[in-house]
This record gives sequence, C-alpha cells and structure tokens, in this order.
Amino acid sequence: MTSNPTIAPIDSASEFHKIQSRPASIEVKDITVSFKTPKGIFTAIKNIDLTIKKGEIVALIGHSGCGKSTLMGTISGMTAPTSGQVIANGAVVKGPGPDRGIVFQNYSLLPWLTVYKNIYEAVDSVFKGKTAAEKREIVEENLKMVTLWPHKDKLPGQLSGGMKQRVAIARAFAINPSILLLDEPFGALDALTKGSMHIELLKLWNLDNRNKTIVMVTHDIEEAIFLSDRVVVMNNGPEATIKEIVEIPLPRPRNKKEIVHDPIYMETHDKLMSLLFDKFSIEDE
Ligand SMILES: Nc1ncnc2c1ncn2[C@@H]1O[C@H](COP(=O)(O)OP(=O)(O)OP(=O)(O)O)[C@@H](O)[C@H]1O
Repeated sequence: MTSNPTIAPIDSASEFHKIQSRPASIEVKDITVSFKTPKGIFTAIKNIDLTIKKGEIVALIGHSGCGKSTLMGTISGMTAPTSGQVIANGAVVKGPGPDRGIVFQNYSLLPWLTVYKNIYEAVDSVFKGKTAAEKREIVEENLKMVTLWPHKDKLPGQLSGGMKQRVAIARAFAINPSILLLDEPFGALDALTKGSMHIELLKLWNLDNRNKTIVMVTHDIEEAIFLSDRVVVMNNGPEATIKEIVEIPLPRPRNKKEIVHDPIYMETHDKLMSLLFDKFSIEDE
C-alpha cells in the first residue's frame, strides 16, 4: 500500500481484471518457428502459447536474438509458423491483413512519397469503398492527431527521426486496425522524443476508447512498464519460450514523472531486471 493519493492499488487491480475478462484479440497457439539455414534447421521459438485480450497493451521483452520479432512476425502474418497457429480476431492468420497494422523501427515510409501521400496510399489500398473525399478526411485527421499536418508536403528525408516515426504511427492508425503491432518502434529515438512518443501513443489509444490491442517489442524495461498491461519476458533461444508473464497493475492514465515513485513500479522494475539479468555489478561473478 502507498500513501500517494494518485495511486490506488485496488482500483488498478480491478482495472486490470476488467481487461482480462475481455474477449481474446490474439491467440498464439503452440507456435514453433524453425528456419532452414546452411548449417541445418534452426528453431528460433518453440511451443509458444499466449492469449492477448482486446484493448490490452502487451510488451515482448528479452535479449537480442531471442525471437521477439519472429513471434511478432507470426502474429502479423509475415512469418509462417512451422507448427501451431495464430488466431487474430477469431480467424486463423494466413498472411498480413488490414486488421493488423505494423510499425517497424526503421519507419518503413516510402521515401519518394510525401508524408501525405504515404498515408493516403495506405488508406486508399484498405478502404476501397470510400470516396476520395472520405479518404482525404481520414488522412487529415490522422496527420493532425500526430501534429504533423503542417509537414504534410515534406518527403520523409526532410523529417527528423521522431517525425518519421509519428508518420508511421499515423499511417498505422489511419487504416484503423483493431490490432497494432509495434516492433521496437521507438528504438532509434532519443530519450526525449521517445518519452513524448509514449504519451502520443497512449493518447491515440485513449481517443479510440482503448479498443485497439497493442503488441510491442522493446528492449526498454521502463517503456514496457509505462505502456503495458502485461510484459512477456522471453528466454534466450534457440528454441526460445516464454520465461514469465509479468502483470503491470498500475492505474491509468499513468504519469511518467510520478509513476517511477510508485512501489508497484519499483517492484515490477526489480522483477523484470532479475528476470533479464543475472549480473548487476562487477562483483557478481
Ligand atoms: N529468416 C531467418 N533465417 C534464419 N534464422 C533466422 C531468420 N530470422 C530470424 N532468425 C534467427 O532467429 C533468432 C530470433 O531472431 P529474432 O529477430 O526474432 O530475434 P529478436 O529477439 O527480435 O532480436 P533483436 O532483439 O536483436 O531484434 C535469431 O537467432 C535469428 O538469427
């Protein structure tokens, strides 16, 4: 328990349980992914089971090369599982689909198209039945949401890293997927830009009534705790599995400055550190 009036463990726990009673958005069922390599078969992840609820924010965390992107790839449909299946919104994932928007670390914007056109093209390819005016409205609304409307005629090369990432996020939101998959979306950004991007992301998620499911790969423990409802910690590969799933029962909206003083935050941070590292100083040999 805490004396801080802004922190309410009982309410936060019930908020957490409310999410857990929602219907499943993503069901990862006994997924194994093996790759053929010149040295033989390499099994990256093995027998992974994970259910993510509608509107939940889940972070995947683990050491480099443990298989986080591979697992995300099976959810996005860009990586075919060797065995097992992923069910997204009740349907077996057989490839990428407009119900799952993806944002990568490298922005994946088309460099020859303006900011506006990068989003318009995506909207145009998904909303075949909408009129040009309706599509223009969607582009405008989403660019304004990430405060990049004044930069709409610039090419990606004329933007800063944070701006490019906001365009990528606006594009993912514009196609209005029920599932947003973020693979280290803020990895290349400086700490200040990263901090404001976290707030932007939660703002967009809130504006959408917390209906979008968000799965995010990260290496950043603070980012994982600030954003997520649960953090999935993976073991090192090969044949990586889930080591532990850590619940983050911190109330929302979360305040970046205050949250670090919350005993739940500190406890969770310690727990994640212990799960990820076995040495904490040069004396730990
Ligand atoms: N197409 C492929 N062919 C062969 N091996 C692959 C392939 N894709 C991934 N791997 C291997 O699978 C393992 C998991 O890779 P993955 O990219 O999923 O890890 P990660 O946890 O996302 O890493 P990072 O945090 O460094 O981005 C690694 O050992 C990688 O070398």
